[in-house]
Amino acid sequence: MQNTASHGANRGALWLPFTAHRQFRQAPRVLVSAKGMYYKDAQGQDVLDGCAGLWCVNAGHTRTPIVEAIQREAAKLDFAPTFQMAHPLAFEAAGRISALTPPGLDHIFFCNSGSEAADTALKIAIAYHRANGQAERSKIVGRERGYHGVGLGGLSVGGISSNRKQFGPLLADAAHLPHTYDPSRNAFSRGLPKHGIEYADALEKLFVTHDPSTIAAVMVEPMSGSAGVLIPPVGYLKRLREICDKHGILLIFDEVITGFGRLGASFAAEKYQVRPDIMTMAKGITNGAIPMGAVAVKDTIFTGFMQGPENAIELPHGYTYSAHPVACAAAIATLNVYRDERLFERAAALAPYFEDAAHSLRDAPHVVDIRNEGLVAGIEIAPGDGEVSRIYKVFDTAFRQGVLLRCSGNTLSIAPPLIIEKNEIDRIFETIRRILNTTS
Ligand SMILES: Cc1ncc(COP(=O)(O)O)c(CNc2cccc(C(=O)O)c2)c1O
Repeated sequence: MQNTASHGANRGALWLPFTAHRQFRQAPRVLVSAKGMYYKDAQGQDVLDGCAGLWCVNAGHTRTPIVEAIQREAAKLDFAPTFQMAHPLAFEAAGRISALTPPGLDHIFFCNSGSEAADTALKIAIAYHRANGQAERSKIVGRERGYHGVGLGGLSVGGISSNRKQFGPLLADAAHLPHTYDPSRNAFSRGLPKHGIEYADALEKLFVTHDPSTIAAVMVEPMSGSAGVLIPPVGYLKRLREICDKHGILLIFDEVITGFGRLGASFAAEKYQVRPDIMTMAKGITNGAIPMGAVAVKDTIFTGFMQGPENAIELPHGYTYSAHPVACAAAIATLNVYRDERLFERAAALAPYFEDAAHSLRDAPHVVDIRNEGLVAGIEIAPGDGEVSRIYKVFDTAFRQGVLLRCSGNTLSIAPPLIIEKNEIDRIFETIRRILNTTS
C-alpha cells in the first residue's frame, strides 16, 4: 500500500543521502520554503538557518537577483552542450571566478558538485604529470578526517572511515597525513590553533614509504568542515606548500566549504596567503541555488596539457552539465551579490562577535571544545551513552525549536549565511545552551 501522506507523494520512494531512514521516517524534517535567513518547515514554523543549508547559501535564501538570473537563463538557453562548443555565460562565469581565485590560478573547469570537483582535480593532477614526462607520479596524499566528497577518487583521498568502510578497496594509490586536531594543546583555541605545524612536517615522514617522485599531489581542505570544523594550525598550510615545492608535488586546496566568504575572504588561499596549484570549489559558487562545482588550475598546468596534435582532445574528462547555462547564470548573479553587498568583508567584520558568541558556551554542560574561524564554529560535545547520540538529540531539538544546525561526529557545526545579524547569532548560541542545559 503506497504511503500517500501530505505532499501527495509516495514517501517510500525517496532514498536520501547520508540519512538514517528509519529514524527519519519516525519524525521527518521537511522544509517547504526559504527567504533570507529562514526556512519554513512543513508545520509552518520558521527555522533560522544556522548552517547556510549545507554550508552553501552564503548570501541568504531566494535572493531576487539570483532567482531572476536563473529564470531569465532558463527561459533563454535551458541547456547547451559544452563539449567542443560553449555559450557566453560559460566564458563570463569562468572569468569572474578566476578574478576571485589567487593570481595565476586562471583556468576554470566546471562540474556539478564538490565531489566531481575533487575527482576532476585528482585526474588533472595525475594527467598533468603524465603529460610532462612524470607518469610515475600517480599517488595522491590526503589527510585523516579529510572529506572530499563521495566519488571514488575523493573518497580514496578522504580520511573518514565511516564513509569508506562499505565501499571496498577504493584507489590503492592514496596515502594520508595525520589530522591536525590536538585538543591536549589546542582546546578552546580562538581562530588558528598555535600548536601543530609538525602535522605538516609529517609529509616528509611519508616519504620514507612513498618516494616523493611517485606523488602527484597533496589534497587538503584548508579547514576541515565535514569532519567537525578542524582549523589548520598556524603555519601549517605554508609548510605544506614549502614541502610540496621542494619535491615537485602539486598542492590542491579543497575549498568547497572555505570558499566564497566563509572565512571572511574570497578563499582560504587568500586569507592565509598560501597559493595552491589546483583549487576546488562548489556550494557557495551559486549560493546553493543550482548545483555547480569548479576547479581552478595554475596557468602552467593548463598549458602543460596544450601539447601534441592541434586537433587532439587534451583532457578526456567532463560532464554533460559542465558549465550549464543556468548554473553559470546563478554563479554570476551570486558573485554580484557577494561583491555588491561586500559579504566577504561583512563576514570578516562579524567574525569577532561570532567568535565571542561561540566561546560563550565554554561553561555549558557537555561542551568539551570550541573551535572557530571566520563565520564557522564547531562545538564539540561529550558523546553521552544513550542509544540516540547526545549530539543528534541537540540537533533535532534545535530544529524543533526553529534553529537548523549541522552535526558531524560529536561536533555541532554552525556556519550561517554571511548576511546573519548579531541578534540571530545570539539566538543560535542561546538555543544551543538552553538545549544543552536540559539534555542528559
Ligand atoms: C571539502 C569538501 N569537498 C567536497 C565535498 C563534496 O561536495 P558535494 O556534496 O557537492 O559533492 C564537500 C561537501 N561537504 C558536505 C556536504 C554535505 C554535508 C556536509 C556536512 O558537513 O554535513 C558537508 C566538502 O565539504
